[in-house]
Amino acid sequence: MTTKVAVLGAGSWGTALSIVLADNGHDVRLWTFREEQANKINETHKNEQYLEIMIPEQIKAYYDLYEAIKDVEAIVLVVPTKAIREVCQNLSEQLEHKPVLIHASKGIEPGTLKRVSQMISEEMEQYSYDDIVVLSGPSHAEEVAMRQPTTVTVASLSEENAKQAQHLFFNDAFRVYTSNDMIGIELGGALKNIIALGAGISDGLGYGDNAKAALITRGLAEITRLGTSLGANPLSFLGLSGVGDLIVTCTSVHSRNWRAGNLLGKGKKLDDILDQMGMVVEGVRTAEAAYKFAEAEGVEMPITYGIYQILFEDKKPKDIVEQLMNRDKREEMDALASLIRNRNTR
Ligand SMILES: NC(=O)C1=CN([C@@H]2O[C@H](COP(=O)(O)OP(=O)(O)OC[C@H]3O[C@@H](n4cnc5c(N)ncnc54)[C@H](OP(=O)(O)O)[C@@H]3O)[C@@H](O)[C@H]2O)C=CC1
Ligand SMILES: O=C(CO)COP(=O)(O)O
Repeated sequence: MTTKVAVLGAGSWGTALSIVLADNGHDVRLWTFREEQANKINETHKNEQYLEIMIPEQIKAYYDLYEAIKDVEAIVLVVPTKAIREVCQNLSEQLEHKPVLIHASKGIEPGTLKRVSQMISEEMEQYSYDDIVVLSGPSHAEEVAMRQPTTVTVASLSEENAKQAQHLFFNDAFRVYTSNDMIGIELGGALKNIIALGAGISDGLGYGDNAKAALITRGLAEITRLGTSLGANPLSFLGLSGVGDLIVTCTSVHSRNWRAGNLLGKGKKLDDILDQMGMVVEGVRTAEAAYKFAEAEGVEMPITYGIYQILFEDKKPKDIVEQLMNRDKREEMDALASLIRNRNTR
C-alpha cells in the first residue's frame, strides 16, 4: 500500500531515508528550507551536495512546508538536533492532522539535556512523548542510498506506531527491528558520536587497532553506565543502536564524527574542521551535553570527559591519552555491575 510520507531535512540522511521509502513504493515529499535546493533536486534527481547517487523520480522536493505535509500519513524528521525545536515549532503551526511522527536525529541538547523525542513533544502540542518513534542504528547514508544491507531499530512507547514505522521502511536491503526502549535507543545513537570523535582522534594520532578497540569497549561501558542511570534498558546498548552504531561510526570513513576527530588528532583546530566539513558533526554538542549529564548523575565517563576537554578546553589529545591510561587501577566490570544491580533492585 502506498503511504504519503514527508521527510523533513534534505541532508545526507533525509535523502537516503527518502530513497528507502521510495523503493518501498511510497509517495515521498522531501522538504528543504532552501528553495534553490528543492528546484535543483526536482530538475536533476540528485542532491549532489550530500550524496552522489541519482534519486528515484517519485521523490519530490518541496520548499513550502505546508504543501509537503498537508495530506501525509507519516512524517520523518531528520534535521540536525540543533534545528529540531525550530522545525517543530513551524511544523506545529502548520499541521492540521496527526500523521505518525518518526525522528532519525542523533543528539542531546546541551542547554536542557533533553533527547530529541522530548524536544519534539515540548514543541508540538499534537504529539505526546508516547506517540513519537525514533529510528536509529548503524546506517551510514552513503551505504543506505546504494541499497547495501543495513539494519536499524525503531523504538516507541506506542507498539502500534513502532510497527507502522517498521512496515514503512522494511525491505530486503533495510531490515528494521522494533523496541520499546526510547531512552536506550536515543541515547545509544547520540552518545556513540562522542566515542567516534575519540576513535578518529586516536587514528589521527597514529595509534592502532588496540587503542580503537579499547575506546569502543570502554566507550560502550560508559554509555551503558549513563544510559542505565537515566532509565534505559542496559540490553539496548548491546543492540543495533548501541554497540552496532558504535562500531560503524568508530570504524568508517563515512562517519563525520570520526573524520572530525581524525583531523583533531592531526592537530587541526575544531572551528576550521567544522567549517570545512559542510555537514553536521553531532558529537561536538552531544559531548557537552553528556559531560553535564554525567556530572549531574554522578556517573563516571572518563573518555567523554577527555573528549570534552579536547573540544572545549583546548587540551592536547596526547595529554588526554596519558590521563586516560593513568587512571586508578580497577576491576573491569565494577561500576557497570553495581549500576545494573541497583536498577534491578529498584
Ligand atoms: N548521515 C548519516 O549517515 C546519518 C545521520 N544521522 C543523523 O541525522 C541527522 C541529520 O544528519 P544528516 O542528514 O547527516 O546531516 P547533513 O549535515 O547531511 O544535513 C542536514 C540537513 O538539515 C538541514 N538543516 C539544517 N538546519 C535546518 C533548519 N533549521 N531547518 C531545516 N533544515 C535544516 C541542512 O540544510 P543546509 O543544506 O541548508 O545546511 C541539511 O539539509 C543528524 O542528527 C545525524 O546524526 C543518523 C543516521 C545516519
Ligand atoms: O549515525 C551515523 C551512522 O549510523 C552517522 O554518523 P556520522 O554523523 O558520524 O556520520
